Amino acid sequence: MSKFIVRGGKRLTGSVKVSGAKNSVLPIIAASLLGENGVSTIHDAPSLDDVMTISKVLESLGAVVTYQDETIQVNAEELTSCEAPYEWVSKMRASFLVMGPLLTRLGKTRISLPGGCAIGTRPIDQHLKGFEAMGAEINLGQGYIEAKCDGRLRGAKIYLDVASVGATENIMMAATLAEGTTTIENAAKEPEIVDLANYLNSMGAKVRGAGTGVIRIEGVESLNGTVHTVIPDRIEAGTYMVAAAITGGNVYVEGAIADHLGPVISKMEEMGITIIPDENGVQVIADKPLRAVDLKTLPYPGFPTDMQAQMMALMLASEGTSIISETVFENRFMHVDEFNLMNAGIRIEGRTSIVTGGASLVGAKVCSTDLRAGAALICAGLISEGTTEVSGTHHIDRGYVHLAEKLSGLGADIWRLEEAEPSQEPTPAVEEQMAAFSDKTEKVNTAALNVQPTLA
Ligand SMILES: CC(=O)N[C@H]1[C@@H](OP(=O)(O)OP(=O)(O)OC[C@H]2O[C@@H](n3ccc(=O)[nH]c3=O)[C@H](O)[C@@H]2O)O[C@H](CO)[C@@H](O)[C@@H]1O
Ligand SMILES: C=C(OP(=O)(O)O)C(=O)O
Repeated sequence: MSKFIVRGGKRLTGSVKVSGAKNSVLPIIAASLLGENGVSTIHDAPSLDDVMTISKVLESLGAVVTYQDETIQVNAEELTSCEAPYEWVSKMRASFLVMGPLLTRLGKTRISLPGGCAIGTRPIDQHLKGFEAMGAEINLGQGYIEAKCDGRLRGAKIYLDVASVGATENIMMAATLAEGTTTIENAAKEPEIVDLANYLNSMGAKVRGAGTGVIRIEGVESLNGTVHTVIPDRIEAGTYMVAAAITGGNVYVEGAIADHLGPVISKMEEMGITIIPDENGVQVIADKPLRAVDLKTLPYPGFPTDMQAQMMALMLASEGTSIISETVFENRFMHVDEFNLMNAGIRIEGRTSIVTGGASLVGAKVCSTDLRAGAALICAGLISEGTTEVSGTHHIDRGYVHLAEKLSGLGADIWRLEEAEPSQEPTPAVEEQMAAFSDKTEKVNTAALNVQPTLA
């Protein structure tokens, strides 16, 4: 079992580099299944467990996937299966994004139902509604969804009842090889949708309007491999911005794209934090007491649900009472109980959390209940008295490349413990691991510290 150990009290300074976006690279790797001719090369693919999982899905379908130095290559010329098995889909919901590409390219697919997860039930009705509108016949049974179509899918007008990121992506990919034009109305507008559309277009697709609420896709006969660089991860960037601000720090977040972080920057400015964007990143300066704010999570360009837990940590360090309304996922306050173990005193009322700032946080043994909860607990640990142990590292490994090394590069007292029975006080073995981490901090993004996925 592994844990992150954080000792609070260090002010963060310096510069940290953001990796490629998890939520871009996953659909982009899935879209590579559409490339009938040639190899796709994807740069800035972050070394995350989720990237390994989607690569395994592609391999199980007959694609050849290689990963080296943050570049993924996918050869999907010869696919040997149309079935995405439970083993991989159950590990990561985004595996379901292979459905659109497989259905449109092979005319049939069988995919394990993704199920819910800690943050909510997460249905897939909008994905299926889109495929059905395009002429697919869908059958459910024994935990699998089977979809097939006679010949090619047909272009259709599809109105999404919710602006779902995954449904927009899945339908957009399916429409690239459909006969005629598909229009997605009430489409999701996230930057990752635009990145996927750019990738598809460089493969030869005709996608227009990505980033707006109406996306039009004119189907083409076939798509080719291409070369693409994934956009920087706005949620990882936002997490380091919070980590810097919570410690009263001064940090440059290299790679952060201010345009993608509009609502996060606005809320942080409202709290009294200075954010100076430039063309390569953003400087975060927290040199004043933080003020309470209220926020509501919404689809892009609203405030991202994936930053809600981290902002809750920041609110704990502010003066006054903040209120968070979570409108995207119905169960995304699992981290509140964990924060309260650290003396946070947060109350939940339905889909609202009431966060009273100014409490003295104390280190505790807490569990990362989902990916962002883990990052948020680490942020809280940075200002807690004593030592915080964050277990459930497998969640954090889904979305953060070398989190401990990046934070310790900014001066945080954090390390990853791979022992079965860690103790609160560093033992000689722990001191050795800490020393090893400091050595490797210089080489962030290159060291393989037990978290690097190994792709076959
Ligand atoms: C891999 C990836 O990109 N994950 C992101 C993606 O997840 P994901 O694509 O799963 O999230 P969606 O945008 O689909 O979900 C948003 C809301 O729509 C609902 N819904 C969704 C689909 C559907 O068919 N029916 C339905 O009711 C969901 O239950 C949820 O309440 O967007 C979320 C919302 O920004 C982020 O938190 C995730 O990090
Ligand atoms: C909820 C998240 O991801 P996923 O949709 O992959 O579970 C996230 O990135 O915070």
